[in-house]
Amino acid sequence: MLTVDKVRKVFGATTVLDGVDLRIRPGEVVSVLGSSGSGKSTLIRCINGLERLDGGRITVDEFDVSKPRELAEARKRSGTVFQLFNLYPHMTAVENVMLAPVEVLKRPRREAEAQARAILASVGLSPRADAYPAQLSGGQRQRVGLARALAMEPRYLLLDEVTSALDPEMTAEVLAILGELARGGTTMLFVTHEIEFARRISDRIVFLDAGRLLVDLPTVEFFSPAGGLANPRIAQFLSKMHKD
Ligand SMILES: Nc1ncnc2c1ncn2[C@@H]1O[C@H](COP(=O)(O)OP(=O)(O)OP(=O)(O)O)[C@@H](O)[C@H]1O
Repeated sequence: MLTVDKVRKVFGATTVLDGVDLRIRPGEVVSVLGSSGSGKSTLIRCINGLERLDGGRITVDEFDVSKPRELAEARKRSGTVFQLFNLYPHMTAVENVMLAPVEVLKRPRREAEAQARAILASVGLSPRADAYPAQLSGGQRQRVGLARALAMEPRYLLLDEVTSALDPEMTAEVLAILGELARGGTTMLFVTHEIEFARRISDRIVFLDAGRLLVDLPTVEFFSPAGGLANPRIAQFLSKMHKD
């Protein structure tokens, strides 16, 4: 289980996360919705140990991300894909994907390469496995980013607005793969502005508003008039997103 307990994060005078509680059980797909600036990316960065907590606790399985000795193990279990791909430009797609398994998991290179090629094939990139990032489209780069996270065989996949930098066609490519992963039982925490997609794939939706987690509801309830929509902040958010 991935557990976020009363987490607080402050930047200067602004409280960006204010007592956030969240549980993600193996096999669940949970989407995080909320307006721009509500703290969604900060939550992912806290889970990944990229931000120091100002209060509360985050554990990935039993590993506490605030304890330097446990962070590496927590990170191995929670693969993160960011909006920008952050691929190494001097390495090919397959080299990018096999890097962490070789360096962190100490896998033999040959084995890591075979696994990396298989994962790239599973995201439809076999023909581009030996291309450099500059030779790939945005959607292909993001699929390499996803393959790189999957190569570590994470128990939890954290996805931070992975399609925000992509045009609609490339977004569809990446969402199709995420949909397959969700159906295949991959555990995901999905920060997104793709509301209709979140609705299709998520078991639960949580809504962040100015750093507070307003609701954590099964997807059907979140979108029902008596459930999430009864909350004016959520109703306002959804009607704005549908207009945009
Ligand atoms: N390193 C930082 N230093 C200072 N303020 C920050 C920092 N990172 C984030 N913030 C602030 O924290 C708030 C939450 O930011 P965050 O990126 O988590 O929001 P978000 O919900 O992911 O937004 P978006 O949907 O636009 O990506 C914002 O007001 C942002 O300006």
